[in-house]
Amino acid sequence: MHRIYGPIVRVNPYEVHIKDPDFCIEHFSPVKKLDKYGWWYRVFGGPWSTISTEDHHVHKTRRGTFQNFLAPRMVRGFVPTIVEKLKGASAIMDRYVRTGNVLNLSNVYRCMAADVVSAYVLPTSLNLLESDDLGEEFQSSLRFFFETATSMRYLGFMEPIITIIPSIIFNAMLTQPAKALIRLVRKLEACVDDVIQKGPDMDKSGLCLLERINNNNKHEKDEMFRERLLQEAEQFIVAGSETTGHTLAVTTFYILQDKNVQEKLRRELINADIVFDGNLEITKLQALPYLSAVITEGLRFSHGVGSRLPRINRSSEVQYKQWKIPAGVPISMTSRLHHEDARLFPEPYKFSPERWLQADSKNLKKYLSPFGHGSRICPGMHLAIYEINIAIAYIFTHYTVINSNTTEDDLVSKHDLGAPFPKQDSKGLQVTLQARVAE
Ligand code: HEM
Repeated sequence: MHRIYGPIVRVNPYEVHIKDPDFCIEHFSPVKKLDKYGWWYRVFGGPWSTISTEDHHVHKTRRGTFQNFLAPRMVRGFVPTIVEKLKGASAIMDRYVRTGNVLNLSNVYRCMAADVVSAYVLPTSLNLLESDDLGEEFQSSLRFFFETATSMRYLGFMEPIITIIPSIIFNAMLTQPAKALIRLVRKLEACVDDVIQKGPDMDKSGLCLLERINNNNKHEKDEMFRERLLQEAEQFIVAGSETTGHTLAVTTFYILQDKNVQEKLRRELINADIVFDGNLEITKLQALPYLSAVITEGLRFSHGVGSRLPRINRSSEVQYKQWKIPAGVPISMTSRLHHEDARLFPEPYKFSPERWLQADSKNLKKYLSPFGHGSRICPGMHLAIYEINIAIAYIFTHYTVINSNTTEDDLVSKHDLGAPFPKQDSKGLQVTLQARVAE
């Protein structure tokens, strides 16, 4: 639509979409007090979750109950757990090295991401890497969640009808992924009840994120607090697993597509001689220029959230070029359109870590927004970035990874369900593995 109508398009009767990277940086800046657009967001987490909170001020209070816990200094203390989860993934990969069978690496990545985020957020991790089906059930439930949420945005009028369906009929209508989603919610409910039963704890060491919210909550000590904790748990598990798992799969795929990229990365990793144990220094890993460039390019390619992100300025009209947009009108932008803009990123569909090693790449970075913008920017970004760094570095240090007939079509977004999902029958990133012999 932007190609035909220009940088500003009215995408429905209520909302305008702007494709202009510089305007978006300014408009979505952290100092702006913008609300989220309720119609768009309410399907994703329920009104008590931070992600679906519309009002800027309520959002700030809710986010304040966990924001510090996700700061780099706190997440650094969690690196040994990330390494431990990675070692769990590595044990699975070693089995495939021995048998020579084809492995769905996308599944391993998603399980690892879910295990990491759940270990951070819940009193006990989901431990999907230990499941017999390698998280297949969990993944089908997540896709079901995203599909249903996206449909309900347009079919919200059916909600009252659904609630009056007798439970015997309703249960008979449930598909396997729907049942799996219900089982996941039951698990999260049990975690929330544990946290509430334990009560606030003065000894903060070793607390998970839900326990931190329980400790810090001064505002919502009412009967809805359990609901809030549950909705926060749901949003974190959903927001932290598919995004990180998908980014890892996409990044690995493009590394495998280019021998030159693979070789440069491998050389850098061998020379750095990283030891992957509980003492791993994440800053040492992040200081590796080529690894860093590869991951930045992977983030550009994977568009963690593929959809538009609408915000509302309720207090004043917004001037965009010659257009005056009245206060209260949702204005949205889509990071993906900026990431694929050839004026910013020449040859945008070429995976080129080198673009992040140029002299002016600092300036380019401001146009990269896989984690969103402003006061609603992803709070889990440091956890995600650490995990991606550790996993990519580990895998390309320890294994020779061979693509087994995976094509771009198996990974690129075909269904924009909030998170970008590939075609329905995608088999994910299929690889065979060989143990790397030390050089
Ligand atoms: C590569 C991985 C990830 C990507 C690309 C990503 C991307 C994003 C984006 C774009 C948003 C903003 C959505 C909006 O404006 O509506 C967001 C929000 C959020 N993300 Fe992430 N995310 C990632 C990983 C994580 C992880 C690991 C966690 C959990 C620790 C997490 C938790 C959240 C939460 C709770 C929000 C809502 C924040 C709020 O509304 O204040 N994300 N994420």
